[in-house]
Amino acid sequence: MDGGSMVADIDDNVTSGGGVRDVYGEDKASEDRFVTPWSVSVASGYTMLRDPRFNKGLAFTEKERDAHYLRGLLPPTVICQETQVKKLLRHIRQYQVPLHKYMAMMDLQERNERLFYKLLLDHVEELLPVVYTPTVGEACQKYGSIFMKPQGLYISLKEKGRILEVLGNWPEKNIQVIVVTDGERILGLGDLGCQGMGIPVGKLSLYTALGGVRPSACLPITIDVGTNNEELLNDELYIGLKHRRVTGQEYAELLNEFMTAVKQNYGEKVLVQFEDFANHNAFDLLEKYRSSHLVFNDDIQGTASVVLAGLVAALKLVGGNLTDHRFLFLGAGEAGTGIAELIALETSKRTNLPLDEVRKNIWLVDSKGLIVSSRKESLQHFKQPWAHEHEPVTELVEAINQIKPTVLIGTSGQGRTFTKEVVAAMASNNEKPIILALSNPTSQSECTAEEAYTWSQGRAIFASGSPFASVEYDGKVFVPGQANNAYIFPGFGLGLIMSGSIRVLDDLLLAASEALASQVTQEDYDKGLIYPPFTNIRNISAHIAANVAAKAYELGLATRLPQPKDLVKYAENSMYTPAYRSYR
Ligand SMILES: NC(=O)C1=CN([C@@H]2O[C@H](COP(=O)(O)OP(=O)(O)OC[C@H]3O[C@@H](n4cnc5c(N)ncnc54)[C@H](OP(=O)(O)O)[C@@H]3O)[C@@H](O)[C@H]2O)C=CC1
Ligand SMILES: CC(=O)C(=O)O
Ligand SMILES: [Mg+2]
Repeated sequence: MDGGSMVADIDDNVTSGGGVRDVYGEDKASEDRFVTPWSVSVASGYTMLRDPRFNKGLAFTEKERDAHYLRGLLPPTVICQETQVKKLLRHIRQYQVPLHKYMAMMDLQERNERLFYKLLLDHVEELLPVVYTPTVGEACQKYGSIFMKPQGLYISLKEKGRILEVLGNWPEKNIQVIVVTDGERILGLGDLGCQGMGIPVGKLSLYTALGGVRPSACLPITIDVGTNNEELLNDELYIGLKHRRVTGQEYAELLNEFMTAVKQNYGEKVLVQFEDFANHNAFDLLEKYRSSHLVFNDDIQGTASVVLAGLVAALKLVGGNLTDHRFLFLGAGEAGTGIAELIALETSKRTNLPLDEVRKNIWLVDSKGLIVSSRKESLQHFKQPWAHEHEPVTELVEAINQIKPTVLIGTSGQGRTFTKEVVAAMASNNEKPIILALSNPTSQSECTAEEAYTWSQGRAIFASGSPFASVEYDGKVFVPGQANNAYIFPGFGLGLIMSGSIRVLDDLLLAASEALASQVTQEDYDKGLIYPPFTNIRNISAHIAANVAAKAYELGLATRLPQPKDLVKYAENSMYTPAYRSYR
C-alpha cells in the first residue's frame, strides 16, 4: 500500500477525529465558521414578521404574503386590524393583575407597533392606566425582573466621554423628541435609579398615541449616575450602577456632555423633556438649558399648564375669576411651585397686577409646614417667592382654617394626606371646594375620589393625577377627572415640532393651557368635569399643538416657514396614524 491511496481512503470514509463519516452533512454544525451575531435573509419574510415596525401578523394580505416571502410563515387565515384589536383587547382583559396587562401591552409594542398604538388609541380610557400611571409605577419598581429586552437608551457614568458615540448606537437617526430621566423621583415612589426607564418609555408611547408623533422619532433615555435606594443597591437583580448617586461637578459634567451631544447629533430642534428628576437638580437643569436648547420640564411646566387649564375651566362651575380665588398647596416642589408660578403669571397677565401682588393669594405647605417669611433664609430658591407674612403653621387643617383657600392642591407625593378633617374644612369654607389630588401613582394620591365626594357631601369639584372610577354618593353619580400632564405634553410637543420652535417660553405653556381649557364642553361641565375625556385626545392635542404653534410663530420662535394657514388641520395631518400600510 502506498501513501497516496491511504490518503484517498481516509478522505472518503473517515472523519478527521476518527468518527463516522458525515453522510447527511449534519456535522457541518460543528464546523468552524465565521460567526456573525445576526443573519439577514433577503428571500424570506421572516425578518419582516419579527420587526415590530413592519409586522402586521395575520393581517398580511394574500398578495403581501406572496410578495414578501411570507407563505408558510403564518397560519392561512387573513384577518383585519380591527379584528386583531378585538382579539388583543380580549387577551389584555383576561389578566386580573394590572402588571400582567402592562407586560402584555409591552410585549405587543415589541411585536407589532401599529397594532399596539391602534389598540391604545381606540381604547385609551381603559388602557392609559395600564401603560401609564398607576401601573407604570409598579412596572418601574419591578423593572429589573420583568424585562427581557432592553427598551430605550441607557447612558451611565461608564459612558462618560463617549455619549456622542452611544447616541450613534440608537438605530433611528431622525429623532424629534427625547424624554430623559435620571430616575431620582419616579412619580411619588422616590429613587428607582435605572429602573426609572419605564417612565420615558411610557411618556413617549403617549407622545405617539395621544399626540401623533411617529414612534421612530421618539427616544427614551435614562441617565444612570447610581441610586440612593438601599433596597436596589442590595438587589442582585438591580439593572443599574450599584453605587450611591454621584452629585455636584461629576453629575453636572455628565449632564452637560449629554445635552451637548444631543444637540450635536440631532440638531437645534430636537425637544428634550426632563422627567422625574429630583427637585434639587430639576430646577437647575431647566434654568441652565432653557436658553440654549429646546427643553422643558414636564413636572414643573407641563403639570402647571394642565392644572391651570383645569382651574380656568372650574371657574365656569364655581364662578369668579382667578383673582377671586385663594390657592393652597400641600407640597412645594416641582409640581407645586411650578403650578403656583403659572397661576400667578396668568393672573398677572389678565389683571395687569404685578406678579408679587398676585402671588399673595397663593400659599404652599411643605414637609415642615406653611411656607412663611420667617422661614425664608432656610428655604430652597424655588420656595422663596411664596414665603408670605404669616405666623408659622405646621398642620394642613390649621392652614386651611386660617387661610381659607377656595382651591386645595395636593403635590406632596404622600398618600392619604387629605384626611376627612382636611376635606371637611374645605367643604365648610366653600360651597364648591376645588380639590385636586395630583400625586401619583394611586397609592400616593392625597385622597381618593370617593373620599373627596363623601367627605364634602358631594360638593367637591375633584380631579386626581391617577384615574379613579366614578363614585355614587347620595343617589348621584360623580365622575372624577384626571389632572395629569398627559393632556398637555403630547400636543405641546407636536406644536413645537410642527412649527420648528427652538425654545420653550412660558407663553407657550399658557397657550397650551388655554387650548385645553377651551376643549371642555357643556356636557363635561354638566357632569362636574373640568377636563375633557381622553377619548377625544387626538382632537384635543391638535388644538393644543395649533395654539402652541401659533404662539411660537407670533413670538418669532418658529423656524418652519411659511406659517400654515390652518394650524389645527396642519396638526391633524402631521399625526402618525397607526392603521396598517399596504406593502407592494
Ligand atoms: N398629576 C400630574 O400630572 C403630576 C403629578 N406629580 C406628582 O406630584 C408629586 C410630587 O412631585 P414633585 O413636585 O415633582 O416632587 P418634589 O419632591 O419636588 O416635591 C414634593 C413636595 O412635597 C413636600 N412634602 C413631602 N411630604 C410632605 C408631607 N407629609 N406634608 C407636606 N408636604 C410634604 C416636600 O416637602 P419638602 O420640600 O419639605 O421636602 C416637597 O415640597 C409626585 O407624587 C408626582 O407623581 C408630579 C408631576 C405631574
Ligand atoms: C405625571 C407625572 O409626570 C408624574 O407624576 O411625575
Ligand atoms: Mg413626571
